[in-house]
Amino acid sequence: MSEELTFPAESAALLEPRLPPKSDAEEALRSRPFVTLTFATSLDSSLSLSPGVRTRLSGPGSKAMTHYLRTRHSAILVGVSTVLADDPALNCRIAGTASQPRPIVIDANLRWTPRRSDKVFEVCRNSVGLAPFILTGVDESSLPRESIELLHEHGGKYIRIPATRSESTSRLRFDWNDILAALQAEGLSSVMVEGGGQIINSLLDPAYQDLIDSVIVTIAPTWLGQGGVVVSPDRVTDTTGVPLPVARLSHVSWHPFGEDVVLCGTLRE
Ligand SMILES: NC(=O)C1=CN([C@@H]2O[C@H](COP(=O)(O)OP(=O)(O)OC[C@H]3O[C@@H](n4cnc5c(N)ncnc54)[C@H](O)[C@@H]3O)[C@@H](O)[C@H]2O)C=CC1
Ligand SMILES: Nc1nc(O)c(N)c(N[C@@H]2O[C@H](COP(=O)(O)O)[C@@H](O)[C@H]2O)n1
Repeated sequence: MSEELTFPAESAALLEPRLPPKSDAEEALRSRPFVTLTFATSLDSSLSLSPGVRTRLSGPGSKAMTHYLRTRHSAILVGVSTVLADDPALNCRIAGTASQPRPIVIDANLRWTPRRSDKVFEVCRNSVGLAPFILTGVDESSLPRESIELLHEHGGKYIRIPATRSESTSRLRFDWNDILAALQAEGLSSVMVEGGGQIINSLLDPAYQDLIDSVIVTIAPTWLGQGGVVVSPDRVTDTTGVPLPVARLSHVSWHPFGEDVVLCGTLRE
């Protein structure tokens, strides 16, 4: 937990065109937060060896890059299964970091019971991270009192947003426009969406791709094998049922970081 990372200024300069604006004036013009989709993947498109298994993919250089991204966004968003699997700190551990991102946990159906010993609260008590905002679709009256108190004590909270119930799974789901509207209402002007697989696949749905401003992917030179948590959005077809590519990056650049390569691009023309 006490590890401190360094990220060279030359590398930061390479990433600058891919990042949210630094100027308050530019930020004020936006009607929704700047969205960066960023994750680390294996050569077979896996985020982890299996759901629930924390898996190291990034080497030291690309890991420092991810932590630099954390300090350049006002929020870092993950799905509840990532929190349950990884017990992540979701802070920036670059030496001398001035600002920490607000962790946002997508927990529509309230699967996570926050505990004082969770790393995200530990870093908060040590003043090296912020407490999470948990986005849920559950009624306020059903929220557990102890969890509300634990969150409040650390500066976090539950935020209820509109949700629809999936007919196939009967689980609550959010529209990404509502997620981003909730962040905007909290004054969070940028968010890096880190994972896991279901969150990324849901954001890559063609209905939401326009919401993504930047894509930054670390590719590690390893195959994790079948059974991993895979980034592979639902298939798209033409009117005759012929499959089409779901998305393609443009304005692409590749940057080696140690043994990894970092791919930057955008889903816009
Ligand atoms: N290599 C990397 O960069 C990263 C790896 N991971 C790994 O990913 C794995 C977890 O991924 P997953 O199992 O796919 O879980 P996940 O973290 O994507 O969370 C899944 C949950 O999110 C909910 N969800 C997804 N889209 C939603 C929407 N639009 N509205 C409401 N709820 C929504 C699902 O219903 C489900 O409950 C872990 O093993 C973790 O280690 C996670 C983040 C980054
Ligand atoms: N960039 C990156 N590389 C990897 O190899 C990873 N496993 C992840 N995982 C993401 O980072 C979270 C852990 O964060 P902390 O180090 O605990 O702050 C994990 O939950 C994933 O979201 N990312």
